[in-house]
Amino acid sequence: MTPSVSKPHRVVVIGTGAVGATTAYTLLLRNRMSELVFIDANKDRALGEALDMNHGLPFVGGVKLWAGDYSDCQDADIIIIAAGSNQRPGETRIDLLNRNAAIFDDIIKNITKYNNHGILLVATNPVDILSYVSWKKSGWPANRVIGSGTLLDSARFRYLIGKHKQIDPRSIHAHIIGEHGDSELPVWSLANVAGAEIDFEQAERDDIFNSTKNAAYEIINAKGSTSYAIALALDRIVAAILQNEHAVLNVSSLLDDYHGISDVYLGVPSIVGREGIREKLQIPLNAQEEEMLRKSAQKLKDQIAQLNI
Ligand SMILES: NC(=O)C1=CN([C@@H]2O[C@H](COP(=O)(O)OP(=O)(O)OC[C@H]3O[C@@H](n4cnc5c(N)ncnc54)[C@H](O)[C@@H]3O)[C@@H](O)[C@H]2O)C=CC1
Ligand SMILES: CC(=O)C(=O)O
Repeated sequence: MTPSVSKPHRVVVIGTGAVGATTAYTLLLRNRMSELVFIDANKDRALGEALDMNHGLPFVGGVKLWAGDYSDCQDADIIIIAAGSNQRPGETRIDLLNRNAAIFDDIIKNITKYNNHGILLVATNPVDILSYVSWKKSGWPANRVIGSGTLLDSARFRYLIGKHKQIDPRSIHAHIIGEHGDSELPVWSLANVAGAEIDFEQAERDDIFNSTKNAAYEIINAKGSTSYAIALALDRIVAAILQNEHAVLNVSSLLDDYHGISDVYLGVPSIVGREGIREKLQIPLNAQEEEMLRKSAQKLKDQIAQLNI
């Protein structure tokens, strides 16, 4: 499906490395916006990606696309942040925290100099903590500061369940919630196909969840970075916002008494539309899932407490 753009929309991508450039290309192919701007600390990189994609416009059309600067954030509906270091083999996402938090100070200051009405969509890892940092530093309402959260993890989970059951992953309803990282959790109690519980031995469940949780490590060991699935996940969030879908997506947002958890960003099922996050769905969790979610939140809160924000 390639929905057409009904009114001008500008998307800015900050950080045009593997994730940013692949996301931009996905947005372009899906005709999500009328203007697409690239910003990168490495200006040549942003310029090269913009030129390369511009040369494809005769095949897709409909988009004005350029390498710009922060003043181009002025008219942006959505600003995607994919700038910063990615994991080297063996590193966790949390290992990136100090390196990436350091660049967010400038990035958020530069954005808010020109824009105070748009939506910030954060992908840089550790994504939940950097979304919290972006919210704090921007001063924007939390509904307009969103992290990609566990949308990607949930997609991996659905893919793996579908593969085991030989069912199209789009027909699998299953959620990974919590940190986008090692403390995330599978909500097996709600996983279903057409309303029917998915029947698995415990060993199969463990195998599927471990493969989900470790997917990024496996891909990074094999090819150095992940990009295609996160680009599709970010594209999905952009579509939900620009088309005011009010779709339920497992993005990361500020929790306020979610199963008793507050003041931390975590991935949970959320209704996403033109206003950003409309609300979070308080899905029922069993005692074990609730305990895992609390531990995931505490892990991130401990990290946030060490940041000077
Ligand atoms: N949220 C998610 O599910 C996922 C998040 N990621 C994260 O996305 C981030 C980017 O990953 P890759 O694209 O693979 O890295 P990359 O190294 O390919 O690209 C990063 C880009 O950021 C730019 N950059 C660095 N500092 C900057 C600054 N201050 N301002 C503007 N641009 C700056 C670099 O010049 C580079 O072009 C990483 O933190 C990675 O862990 C990656 C995959 C999935
Ligand atoms: C790198 C990363 O966060 C992912 O692919 O899940």
